[in-house]
Formats: sequence, structure tokens, C-alpha cells
Amino acid sequence: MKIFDYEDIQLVPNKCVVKSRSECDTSVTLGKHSFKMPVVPANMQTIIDEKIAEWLAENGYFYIMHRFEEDKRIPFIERMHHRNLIASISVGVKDYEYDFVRELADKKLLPEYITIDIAHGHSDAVINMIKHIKEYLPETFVIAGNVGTPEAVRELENAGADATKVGIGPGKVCITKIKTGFGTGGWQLAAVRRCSKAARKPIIADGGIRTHGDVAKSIRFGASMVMIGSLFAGHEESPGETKVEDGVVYKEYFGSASEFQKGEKKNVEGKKIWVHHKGLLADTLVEMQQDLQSSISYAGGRDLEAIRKVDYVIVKNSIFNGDTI
Ligand SMILES: NC(=O)C1=CN([C@@H]2O[C@H](COP(=O)(O)OP(=O)(O)OC[C@H]3O[C@@H](n4cnc5c(N)ncnc54)[C@H](OP(=O)(O)O)[C@@H]3O)[C@@H](O)[C@H]2O)C=CC1
Ligand SMILES: Nc1nc2c(ncn2[C@@H]2O[C@H](COP(=O)(O)O)[C@@H](O)[C@H]2O)c(=O)[nH]1
Repeated sequence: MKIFDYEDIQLVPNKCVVKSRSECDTSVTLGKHSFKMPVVPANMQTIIDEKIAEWLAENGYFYIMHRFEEDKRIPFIERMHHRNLIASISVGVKDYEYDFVRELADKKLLPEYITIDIAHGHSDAVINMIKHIKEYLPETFVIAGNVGTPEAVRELENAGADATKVGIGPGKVCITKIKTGFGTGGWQLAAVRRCSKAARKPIIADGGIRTHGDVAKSIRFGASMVMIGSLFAGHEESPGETKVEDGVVYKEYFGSASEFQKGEKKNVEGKKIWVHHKGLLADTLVEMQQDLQSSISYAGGRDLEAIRKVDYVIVKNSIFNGDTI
């Protein structure tokens, strides 16, 4: 098994076939809908809120609303549908989530996307929830995760998942790899590759993206979509606290399994960091899209398909993907 991570890989350029990078098409289709870019902000409370979700949907980006304000989910779906926007929400696997899915069906509120958002997705808990959603909301596109192995991808797909999310422990505010010794931290890109070879449906690479070039690398190794937390943290619009130290503005970014999210110190597998204020999210998205257009031109093509076929070299290996403890 070849083991590597984002920082270990360089993609090898091909002859350019476009006159301008602006000709390169970064759009992607997931389920019945197409989006501007194969990128989705992480469904975390310091990355997305309803305002950002609405803005992303209005502007042609994929989004997944987090699941940490449970009571707001139904009014959110109603508001999005009232405006003819896609509703994309998250659920957990606790008993009350089964009732929630039934309530959606009873009210004929059919979200276009539901993401089952659990740390260890290769479990009967997730398999049963996939089947439950498919029974009550058969038209909804179900994203299930998180997993880190081909076996898990196949099992969740067989249970009815329309896409699986790959990444156990590569996240910037993740401490799973340190606290449990398990996961894809340090070899996330190789795990994406292994999983995508087994997959019959789309894979979402989740966690460990540290540069815009990592999006192209994820696509090269089989991802259809890339979930990103830290690169989207710290923007003007980002939810969460702001602090100023020595004239420098910081914003908080915390893990969904951190004490800050959970409100208690139980099974903590996430931490909080302060990131530099980065300006407007819209500007970062534009820059990311331009960089991806450039990646497509280096791949010698006009759309994302070109990236999937490029050669690559492994330049080094490190287990922390640029992170420190
Ligand atoms: N991608 C990643 O690497 C990780 C992501 N996270 C994020 O943190 C949030 C909280 O996740 P999670 O704790 O799963 O959600 P929940 O708190 O909803 O717990 C999920 C359920 O699964 C049970 N469970 C059994 N084994 C595990 C395990 N190893 N890890 C987690 N739950 C387990 C839990 O019981 P009990 O609590 O009693 O064990 C609980 O009933 C999610 O948003 C998730 O995406 C968290 C860690 C890793
Ligand atoms: N182990 C943990 N992983 C977490 C936690 N909260 C979120 N996450 C995962 O991280 C990615 C974002 O990664 P990034 O490198 O882009 O910042 C996110 O989508 C989750 O899968 C957590 O508390 N612990």
C-alpha cells in the first residue's frame, strides 16, 4: 500500500490547451444538482451558519448546514425551499434523529441533501440511519460518514448511501489521531485514493486540506468533492468569537467533538484554535476557484476530468501534514 499525504505529492503538468485559465470549468455535479466548485465548507459551528448557507446556495456553491441547532432545522428547510434554494442539512444517529426524519416525511419537507455526521461512520448506527432516511425520504441524497477504509465505503454504499465522506482524524482541530491512535491523519490523501478505488458512488474527501492545491490533489486521487474547515475559518462572515491581541484580529475555530462544542469534557476529540482574520469568504472562494482553474490548465484540460488523469510524484513523507500537537 502506497502511503502519502497532500504535502508529499506534486502533480505533473501537461501541455496547456486553453488560451486563458478563465476557460477552465470547475463545476461539479453531485446528485441532481451542479455546483460552481467541488468544494464544501465543513458542517461545523464555527464554519457555517444559516446566513452563510443561504449565501452559498444563492451563489451556486454546495453547502451542508451543521446539526448543532436541532430545532432550527425545520424552519431552515422551509425558508430555503420558499426561496427555491437547495436544503442541505446534517443529522446524527441518536434516537430522536429517527423521529426528526419521520417528522420531515410527515410534513412533506424533503431536503435535497442529508449528511449523517458521525466520527466513526463504519457502524450499524450509520447503516441503520441510512436505511431509515431512504425509507422515509427516498428522493433525498444521503451523504454518510466519516469513514477511512474501502470496506466502510462499500458497506455504507450497499446500505443506500449516495456518497461517502472519507477522513478520520486529519482535521486541523482534530485530536483523534493523538488521543486514540486511529485514523487517516498523516495519510489522508492515500486513504482517499484507497477508498475511491473501492467506491461506486462519489467520495467526499474531508479534512487535511491546507492549501488550494490540495483540492486538485484530492480530485486527482478520486474525490468528487472536498470538505474544508480550517481554510474557511476566520473570515469576516465566519460564526464564532473574535479577539484582538497586539492589534492582530483572530477568530475562533473549534472541533465539533471539542469541549467548546459539547459543553462538557466527555469523549473530547477536538480542540479550539485562534486563526488570523482572513477578510471576506467570497474573496477566498473566488481565489480558490481561480487556483483550481489554473490546476485544470496545468493538467492540460478544460474541466475537472483532466486532473483525474495526471501523473504525480511522491516527494516526501510526514505524518502530521504540517500540523503541530
Ligand atoms: N472526522 C473526524 O475525524 C471526526 C469528526 N468528529 C466530529 O465531531 C462531532 C461529534 O461526533 P460524534 O461524537 O460521533 O457524534 P455524537 O455525539 O452524535 O455520537 C455518535 C454516537 O455514536 C456513539 N459512538 C460509538 N463509538 C464512537 C466513536 N468512536 N466516536 C464517536 N461516537 C461513537 C456515541 O456514543 P458515546 O458518545 O456514548 O460513545 C453516540 O451515540 C461530529 O460532528 C463529527 O463529525 C469527531 C471526531 C472525529
Ligand atoms: N477529530 C475531529 N475531527 C473533527 C472535529 N471537528 C471537525 N472535525 C473534522 O475536521 C474536518 C475539517 O478539517 P480541516 O483540516 O479542513 O480543518 C471536518 O469536516 C470534520 O470532518 C473534531 O472535534 N475532532
